This record gives sequence, structure tokens and C-alpha cells, in this order.
Amino acid sequence: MILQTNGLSKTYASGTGCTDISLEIEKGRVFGLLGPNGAGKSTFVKMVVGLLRPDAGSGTLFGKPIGHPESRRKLGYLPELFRFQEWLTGEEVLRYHAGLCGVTRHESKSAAFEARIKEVLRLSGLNERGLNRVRHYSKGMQQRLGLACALLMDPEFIILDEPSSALDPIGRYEVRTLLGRLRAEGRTVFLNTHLLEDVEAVCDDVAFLHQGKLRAVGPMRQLLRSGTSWEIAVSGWLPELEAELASQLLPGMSVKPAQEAADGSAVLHVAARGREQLGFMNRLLMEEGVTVYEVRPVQDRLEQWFLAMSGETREQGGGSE
Ligand SMILES: Nc1ncnc2c1ncn2[C@@H]1O[C@H](COP(=O)(O)OP(=O)(O)OP(=O)(O)O)[C@@H](O)[C@H]1O
Repeated sequence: MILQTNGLSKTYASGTGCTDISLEIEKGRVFGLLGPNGAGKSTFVKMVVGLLRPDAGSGTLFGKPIGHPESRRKLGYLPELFRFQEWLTGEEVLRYHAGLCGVTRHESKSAAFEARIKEVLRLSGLNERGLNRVRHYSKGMQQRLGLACALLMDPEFIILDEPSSALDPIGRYEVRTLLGRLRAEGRTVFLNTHLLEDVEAVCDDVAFLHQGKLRAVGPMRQLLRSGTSWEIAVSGWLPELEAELASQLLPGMSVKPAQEAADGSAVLHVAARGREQLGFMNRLLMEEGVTVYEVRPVQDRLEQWFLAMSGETREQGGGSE
């Protein structure tokens, strides 16, 4: 286990923060923490990396208590709000970070370290801009430099707090590709993001935080409920059957042809509350002389899940952020 937290809590004077967060992140997984603005995602991350002291709860990183310098040795971190010394060049910022990680001046000037700097500049998309001063960087370039800093020491666990917030669509695509690469290398990644397409594309596990509380956590494919709609491939379909079936459906059910062909083959989009209703639909189709030859569950999109979770928890919480 790379990270394990037990009831981590931090309440600011304002009464907000996050409460009772228990999570486990296994080696080699890409974990996405989702939640609306102000949900407490950055607060959680800051406790994990040792920037904030929890009010209650505990956790371990690489088996060492969080907050202990030893727990951070194999960690790379990109904070949400990054600021660099604007009078330094990108390469100087990287060397300064290396120094903070215990690399001596002499080592940081070695050919091997020089090559590492070039490598992380390339990975983060800054390429030959490393010799320019940060003052001349755009916001997106500064975020890329933050990514380069997070990768510099070849970390096993990389925590990225909104890594694409300042990036244009190409930059976001590049970060997504980079995340895929880190995962392929067997590294563990923790991602705080609002970009659901990033989570959908790269995350193995996902957690949902709302008003400081963890509302759901688990493998992404399991959390995205796949029990409410199906695609049913049939033969013997006639267009008039749509109205005919509609008059016999139970509450919560619907049927709509997604594809129809002149030979009677069709793909029907069916909404049903669970398997019993799906069985009922199957029976209706058979009674109408339609042959079912394939039933496929339709995966909910993460966006629908996010909205559903925010909606449900808003109702429970009685208000919005
Ligand atoms: N230093 C602080 N002092 C007081 N309140 C704070 C502090 N930092 C955060 N908060 C509050 O704690 C809550 C959680 O903030 P946090 O930044 O952790 O949320 P988040 O989920 O990361 O939000 P976002 O997605 O907008 O970055 C918010 O209501 C925020 O206003």
C-alpha cells in the first residue's frame, strides 16, 4: 500500500475543511479525487504531503507516518497554487528543487543530472525553454515547470493537484498522455482534478468528496453504475412497435430505437430500473415477435455520475457550496 489514511480531518476556523477521510491507494494505481469547488480536496492533499497538520486521524505514506520527512522521499508533488522565483530560469528552479531534496550543488551539475533536467523539461513540454527566466513564462508554462519539478527526483508516487488548470487543450492532452505513461511505468498517481475526461481516460480508482466528506470511493468502473440503461440488438423490429411497447411499459422504463434497418434488425436503447424490468422488457419484445440476440449494459458517463453525486449530496446537505 502506498498511501493509507484513517479518519484524516482538518477544520479551519471558518468551519470548513475535510472530515474523517479514510482512503487506501495501492501501488501502480492512478487514483482520481473528484469533488466540486471547496469540497476539501486540496486540504486532504496538503495533509498527506505534510503541509497541514491534521486535527484528527492518521495516515502512512510508504509505511511511514504522514508528515514525517522520510514519508516524502519517494513523493513528487505539484501544488494547486504554484509560484516560482521569477528571476530564475526554469533549469535553475529545477536545480533549486533538487537542492531541497538533498542533491548537492556538485551533483546537480553532473552530466547525469543535466540529462535528467532535460528529460523532465521534455516530459512536461517545456523542451528548450529551460534557459528562459520564469518571468517570461506564461501561466501554462509555469504549470509545466511545476510538473517538471514534481517528476525531477524520479518519484514512485506523484500527487498532482489540478495539473492542467492553466493548460490549453493541447497541454491537457499532453498531460493525459504523460499520466498514461507514468501508469505504464508502474508509478502510482494521485490526481485532484475537475477534468472528468482526464479521470475517465486514466484513473483506475476514483473518490468523490463533497462538503468535506468522502461520499464514494472505489474502482471507477464499479462506481459508474451500469444498471440503468442497456442496448438491445434485435431482429424482427417494426417502427410501429415503439408506440405499441410504450403503452405497456412500467414506470421508469423507456425504449427507443438507436438504429433501425429495413431488414428488421435494430438496436434499441432501453432504460429500466434493474434486471427485473429488463426481463420484463425481454418478455414484451418476445410477445411482439421480436428476437433479442444481444443485451449490452450502457456505461454511465463520469459526468452523469458527478452530477448525480453532487445533486444527491446537495439534497442531503441542504445547500450548495
Ligand atoms: N487556509 C484556509 N483557511 C480557511 N479556510 C480554508 C483554507 N483553505 C481552504 N479553506 C476552505 O476549506 C474548504 C475546502 O477548501 P479546499 O481548497 O480544500 O477545497 P478544494 O476541493 O480543493 O477546492 P477547489 O476545487 O476549488 O480547489 C473551502 O471552503 C475553503 O474555503
